[in-house]
Amino acid sequence: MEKLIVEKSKPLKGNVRIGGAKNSALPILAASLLGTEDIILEDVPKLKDVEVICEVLSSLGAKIEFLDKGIIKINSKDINNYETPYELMSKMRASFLVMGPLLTRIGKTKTSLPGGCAIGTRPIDLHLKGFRALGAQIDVDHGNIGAYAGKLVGDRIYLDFPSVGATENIMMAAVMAEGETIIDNAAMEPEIVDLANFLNKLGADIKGAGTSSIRIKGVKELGGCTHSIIPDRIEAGTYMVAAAITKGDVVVENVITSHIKPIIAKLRESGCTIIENNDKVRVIGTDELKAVDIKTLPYPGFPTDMQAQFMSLMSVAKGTSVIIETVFENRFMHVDELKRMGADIKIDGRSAIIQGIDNLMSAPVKATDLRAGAALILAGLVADGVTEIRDIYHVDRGYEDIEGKLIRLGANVKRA
Ligand SMILES: CC(=O)N[C@H]1[C@@H](OP(=O)(O)OP(=O)(O)OC[C@H]2O[C@@H](n3ccc(=O)[nH]c3=O)[C@H](O)[C@@H]2O)O[C@H](CO)[C@@H](O)[C@@H]1O
Ligand SMILES: C=C(OP(=O)(O)O)C(=O)O
Repeated sequence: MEKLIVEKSKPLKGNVRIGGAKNSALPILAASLLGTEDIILEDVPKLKDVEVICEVLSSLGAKIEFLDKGIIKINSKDINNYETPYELMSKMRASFLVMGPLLTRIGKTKTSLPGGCAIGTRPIDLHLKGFRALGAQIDVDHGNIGAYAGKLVGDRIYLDFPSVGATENIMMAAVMAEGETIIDNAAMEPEIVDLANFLNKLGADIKGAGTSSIRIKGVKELGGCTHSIIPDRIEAGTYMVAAAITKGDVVVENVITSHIKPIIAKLRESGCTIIENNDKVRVIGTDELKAVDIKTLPYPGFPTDMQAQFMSLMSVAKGTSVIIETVFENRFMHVDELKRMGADIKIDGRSAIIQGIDNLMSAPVKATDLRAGAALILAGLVADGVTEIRDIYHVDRGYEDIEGKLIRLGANVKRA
């Protein structure tokens, strides 16, 4: 199993380009099952998760070609399968996103139930509530879940929580349902807007994506298009924190600054200087890093996917900060690992109380999930000594060439 070896590094300096968003690429690749003509996707990040969803699409009969760096051509005209095998489902939860497209395109879909993961139990009740409202019959047996529908008919669906995945899956199922579907209390993440824009380019009729009420008018068929994936706001935020924690000076390129407002705001509050310039953001660290409180929330609130990275930052800030995790019930697996590096953190229910210290120290640690791994890399950049991070494959799910990008900014990082 590969490890990442991170040595205490000098302040990071230079420019780093952000790739396409994992959380846009995955639903958009799943939605490519809906088109009957060629689809060209640009700025697709080279990630383990993208590889897995492409395997899922191929197993369903879609034709996939990797044309050039970041460019994928998909043709789903002849999809001939509706079952996603357990092996692929168990590699990645987001494989579940093919259910909505298959249900509306061929009227049936079957997969194994996605399990929980290190960050929580992650139920799918809201996805199923949406499918049922559209007229699907849901069968669960022996760990498998099937959805079947002779015909889907639009309905008004209220989500008890603005779930990103449920909004996406229901939106994809509704695009070819008869009549109008309204999703209330929908998730408003930029990745939902990207998916809706993509679907509309294929010929769908979706309005209101990015607000809490999305209206989808069913159409008979979807075609093809060319679409560029939006930049990854979480990858951007991670490099911004890398600049802040090393007291560096880094220009993060290819960002949509309106998508990273909470990250910019919290870094400013902590004393960093942030200069926004079109699609670039420059982060200049400070010698007087201040503790800030954070509460994770659905978009436009502070993203849960940046919580662990900020916890590393707060571990070396001056003062006490409180981080409240409201989106996932168990997203504090990185805390024990950060404590092994000397961090002073206490957990009280959904809150973490962090007392900043002057210096972290290196220790052998383990990436328990994707963002936990990113947080440990950040901590390793400023910890005295050499930090070994095991199970780094989690990080490869969501960061393209993380060591290359960090090395080009001056970090001492290598894979072993
Ligand atoms: C591939 C992808 O885009 N992943 C992102 C997506 O995950 P994902 O789509 O899985 O996250 P959700 O927004 O669905 O989950 C948020 C909360 O809702 C709960 N829930 C969700 C669905 C459901 O049917 N029932 C239910 O109770 C979850 O357990 C969780 O507590 O949004 C999360 C929240 O921004 C991010 O952390 C993930 O990076
Ligand atoms: C939790 C994440 O992703 P996923 O939903 O794919 O597990 C993440 O990107 O931080």
